[in-house]
Amino acid sequence: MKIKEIKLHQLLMGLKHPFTTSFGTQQERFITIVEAIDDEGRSGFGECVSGEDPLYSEEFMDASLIAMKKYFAPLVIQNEIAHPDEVWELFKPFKRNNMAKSAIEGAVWDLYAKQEGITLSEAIGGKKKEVEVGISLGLEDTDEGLLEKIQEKVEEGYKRIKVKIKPGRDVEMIRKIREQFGDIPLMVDANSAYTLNDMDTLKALDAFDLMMIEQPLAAGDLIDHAKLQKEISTPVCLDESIDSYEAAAGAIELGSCRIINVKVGRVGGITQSKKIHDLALEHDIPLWCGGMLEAGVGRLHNIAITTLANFTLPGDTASSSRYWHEDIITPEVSAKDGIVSVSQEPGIGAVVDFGKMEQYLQKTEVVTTEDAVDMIFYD
Ligand SMILES: O=C(O)CCC(=O)C1=CC=C[C@@H](O)[C@@H]1C(=O)O
Ligand SMILES: [Mg+2]
Repeated sequence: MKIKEIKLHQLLMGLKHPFTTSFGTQQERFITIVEAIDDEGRSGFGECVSGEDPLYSEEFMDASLIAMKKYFAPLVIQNEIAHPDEVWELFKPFKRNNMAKSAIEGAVWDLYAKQEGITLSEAIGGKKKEVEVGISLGLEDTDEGLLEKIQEKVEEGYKRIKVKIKPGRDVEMIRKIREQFGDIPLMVDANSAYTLNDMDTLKALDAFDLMMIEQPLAAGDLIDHAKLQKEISTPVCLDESIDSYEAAAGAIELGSCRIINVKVGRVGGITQSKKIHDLALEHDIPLWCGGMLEAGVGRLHNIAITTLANFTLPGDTASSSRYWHEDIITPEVSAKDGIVSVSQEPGIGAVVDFGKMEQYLQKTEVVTTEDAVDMIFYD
């Protein structure tokens, strides 16, 4: 595969509702859609999911844009690529910057699938033709406000409800949910808001038969999560701590978690996600695909990875309308009764609609062969 140029379409998309987690509230999403164009003019698309600020992880979009322009886009332009699995090897000398790497690699995967005339799911090795999805609800100002949101989403048929918790918005809030909704499939995501000093609170959550507690302790931690998992019956699910295949292997070895939330961007792309999938399968660790408030391109990549066999738990890839007044793809992602059908069109399976994208477009930067990686200070 010969990639002629890479375009970085930078979008500012207003969220339909503010999204609050333990580390803050956001009203809009700064998203970069990566377009890889081959010498026959075909386009493959990826999405950079870095945060606007380094609050979820150390990555943030301004830095990811520099990394994509300076290193990762020129590298895929300058090298003949026979299969997208080679891209990770190309990027290996450059440390971390996983979301930037994943965005470029994802565009190469989509382009490859389109060149082969197969779906991205088939290119990855996925078999499912539909996937179960849940929904992730941010913290509302009041518990009552959250209960209303849950009622709405339960009626829409989502296969599981994920709610954010933080100190002071946890045990009593979950108790109210259980009192109103009975034994619905329910999980919590703490986004690292607790420490082992909060053991009593974390143990109290065992009373509610939660599917899992996601990332209760520090991002990157494996040791304290292993200590915590020994003390509570609720399965620990790791998100921010699993930022590589090696971290997944370490977490499984240490018993830091019983479930892993795979986010393609966080782990460095589809190739690394597949490696983690196979390792987790070997060790009976079920997976689900988390979300990063993606636009349609990222949601379609998430659906493709979820078609792999060991993604056995409902993920966060809800309908496009969950976040966007108008998504940038046609057709949009649409969950019906918590089920999303996998498009059988080549690649990501939907058209990136530049007409719709226009309303959000801040700028497009183009990287071509002239943008050699000539600013590396080591030979
Ligand atoms: O994209 C979605 O629907 C899930 C959003 C979501 O829960 C998260 C997005 C980004 C970081 C976190 O706040 C949180 C997560 O940890 O999963
Ligand atoms: Mg999470």
